[in-house]
Amino acid sequence: MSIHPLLRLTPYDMISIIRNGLQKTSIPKKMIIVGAGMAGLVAASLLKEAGHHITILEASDRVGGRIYTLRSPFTEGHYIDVGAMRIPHIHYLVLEYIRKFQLPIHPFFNRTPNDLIHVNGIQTRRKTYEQNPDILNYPVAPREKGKTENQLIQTAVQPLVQFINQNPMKNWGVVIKAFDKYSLDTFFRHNPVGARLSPGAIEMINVLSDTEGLSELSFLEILREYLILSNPDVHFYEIAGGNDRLPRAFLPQLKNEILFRQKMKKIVQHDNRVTIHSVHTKSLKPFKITGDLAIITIPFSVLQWVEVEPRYSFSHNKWKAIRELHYVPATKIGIQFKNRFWEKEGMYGGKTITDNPTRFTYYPSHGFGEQEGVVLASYTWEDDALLWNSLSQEDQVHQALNIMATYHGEDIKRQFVTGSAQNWVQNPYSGGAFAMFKPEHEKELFPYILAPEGRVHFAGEHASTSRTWIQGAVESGIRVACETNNRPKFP
Ligand SMILES: Cc1cc2nc3c(=O)[nH]c(=O)nc-3n(C[C@H](O)[C@H](O)[C@H](O)COP(=O)(O)OP(=O)(O)OC[C@H]3O[C@@H](n4cnc5c(N)ncnc54)[C@H](O)[C@@H]3O)c2cc1C
Ligand SMILES: O=C(O)C(=O)Cc1ccccc1
Repeated sequence: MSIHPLLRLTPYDMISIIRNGLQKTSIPKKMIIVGAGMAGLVAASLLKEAGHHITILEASDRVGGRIYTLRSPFTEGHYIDVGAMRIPHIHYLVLEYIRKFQLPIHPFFNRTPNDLIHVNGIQTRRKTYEQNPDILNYPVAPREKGKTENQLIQTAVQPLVQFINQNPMKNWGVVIKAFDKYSLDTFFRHNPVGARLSPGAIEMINVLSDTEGLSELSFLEILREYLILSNPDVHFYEIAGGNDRLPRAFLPQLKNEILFRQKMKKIVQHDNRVTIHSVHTKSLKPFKITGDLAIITIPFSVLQWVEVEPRYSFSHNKWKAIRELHYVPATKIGIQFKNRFWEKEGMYGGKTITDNPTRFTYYPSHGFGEQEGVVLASYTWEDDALLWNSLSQEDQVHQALNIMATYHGEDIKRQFVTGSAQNWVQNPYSGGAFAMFKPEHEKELFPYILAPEGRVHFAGEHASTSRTWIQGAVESGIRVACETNNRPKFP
């Protein structure tokens, strides 16, 4: 559990806030929350319960944002989570809300011994590969032979992980200071604490861990992800019936506070008040609402379209953070099949890893033994995701089907029912999938991402210590609710 020096709330504080709510406010305020994703919903829920008057402006016609369970064009009962699909068992804040709303969960099988690996023209199963990693023919150095991608990662990061685990509260800050300047690639090549990896080993790790597109990003950012996705001790869940049941669970409490299809266009700070100007996305009718405080939870990528008056009411460093924060492109392609041929190959959940453009294919962790099923045919990041933008929706689905047929056989094409592609860089309300830091961003951007500006506060996965995860959105919603609950109305 990485405890960040800027996050003043302990995990125990945040669990208690979810369970018991905030202290009833002595200074009730009118608050405007922009964005009905998990960060906005958590903040609104806590602040309404604490006695404030809340209005949520949401540009789309649904709650959840980047938790997006796609049910169309699939047949009745079938769906795919084209946004958040897996919840690590260590994401205690998300699981606490799932518990609070009594939502049913089951395991999300992120990896199984039967996972297919299809790289360098070689096809094998993970269990075979782990017995003899050299069968994949990566040009690793002699000292790296016989090691899996995870073992190679361990040789590089183990000294660091041990140091952090000795005293997470204190040592994570030390590691940030010392390693913020490294990208994933420069760390692996010039590692000052652990094994320096050969280009062949770096290629093997990147292809098998799906980080080939992320290697110029901050090493620390990817280390956080490795400690989750490449950690055999971490298991995952999904919500039965679709992960959007989590944001929808807030509706009974908040349905009267949410104004849907209201797209924020301008923030105006004036004489101890703040006004949000929006436009209805269907009628194009302008709307505005004034309050004591505003909480902006939309991604900084799309916040760049929003006017701020007066401009200087945001600091230079806030503007820099809004411009420079990187949003990772991601593409997910779902395909429904008439029969679950992958289960006949012994694949229940889990994935196929390939160096073909589909990269990672995930098989459903629900509906085992049923007739039909929806496969996440492709999940890609960065350049690997942008490549799919060069194709039409229909071609993306059929290209992904063709690639799946190279490792499952041509017959699967006869099993095709329908499919859909979600290119998050084309989403007008996210402008990418999630925020990930580049080298030096912990130091140069993070404090300014979090900092309030006048009467405007900020939340969202980008404004958290668990970026790229629902956990980060929830953490930021709790933090901003604490920041604003007893903030004086004036000055
Ligand atoms: C492809 C993908 C895969 C992911 N996989 C996982 C995973 O497996 N597990 C996991 O835990 N997390 C995953 N995540 C991350 C997780 O979904 C996010 O971290 C989290 O949902 C973000 O919540 P948020 O409230 O910060 O932002 P959002 O959910 O983006 O909410 C912001 C809201 O603001 C609205 N909005 C935007 N602009 C405006 C405007 N101008 N005016 C009004 N409203 C506006 C949007 O419509 C949206 O509803 C994934 C995300 C993506 C995209
Ligand atoms: O689980 C996912 O797919 C996420 O979105 C989190 C993430 C993002 C980028 C790298 C690793 C994990």
